[in-house]
Amino acid sequence: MEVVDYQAEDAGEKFVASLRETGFGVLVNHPIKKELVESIYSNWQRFFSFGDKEQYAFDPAKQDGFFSTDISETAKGHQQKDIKEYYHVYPWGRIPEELKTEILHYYKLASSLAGELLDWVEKYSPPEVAKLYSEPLSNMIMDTPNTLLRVLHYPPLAGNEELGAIRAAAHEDINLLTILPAANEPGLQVQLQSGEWLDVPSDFGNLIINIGDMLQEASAGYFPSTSHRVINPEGSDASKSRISLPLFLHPRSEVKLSERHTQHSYLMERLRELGVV
Ligand SMILES: O=C(O)CCC(=O)C(=O)O
Ligand SMILES: [Fe+2]
Repeated sequence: MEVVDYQAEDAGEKFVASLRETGFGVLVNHPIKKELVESIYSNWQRFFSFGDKEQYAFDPAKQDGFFSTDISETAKGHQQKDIKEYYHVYPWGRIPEELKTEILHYYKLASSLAGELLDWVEKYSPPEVAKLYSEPLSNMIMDTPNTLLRVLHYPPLAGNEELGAIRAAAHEDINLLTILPAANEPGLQVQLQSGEWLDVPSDFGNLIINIGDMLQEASAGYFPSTSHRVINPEGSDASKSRISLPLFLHPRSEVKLSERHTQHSYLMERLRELGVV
């Protein structure tokens, strides 16, 4: 997968071509500083290791807060739970006081970059696809309360994990677009059309963007929401934690994705399939 220089003349065109081909695009030289990401990883690592996580146990109705390894997701079509714990950050939700300023700064920064990337997607959509969008794509996420920042912690492997369980089983994202700074450890893979799994270029500092089901729906399948997963580390790497920070961009609830679906109706259908609601 080719890495795209955000500052290059033809960045938009190259980036969107990559999204069309693989569902993924990888940017370097982008506006999100790696020092900021590094600081977030180390501050949240402290929270996951020593924080009073149960005090922030997730609210089932609102879905903000901490999700432990015991209640972690099981990907669609899989039996074993993923080996991960995570925290759902929403600007309107509960956030540990000492982590709040930094993480909300990141949320804003990444959301605004997402608007620009959606403008690229729109600009390089063929006219027959662009005319399907019910409003400009970057408009769909403006002032949305639905965008979710997930701070993920994959704990070191203890050796007693359920047979077949991995850090994140193969899945597609439900949302419009996902923005994911490279994690502090490898493991992220994307599935090609041939079925083969490919490592996503994950040098620290890279920014990984992938298409979610809602953009696939809005583009009538032109942009593919591709399967990806996080595999388990082996050997001495098994004792290392992994932290990652996907921002799941969601349109406002009433936004029309297609003739069949608004953001809200689409999300409900998908959550029902997952057995979450
Ligand atoms: O941890 C990662 O690198 C990817 C996580 C992911 O795909 C997800 O949470 O949807
Ligand atoms: Fe994902």
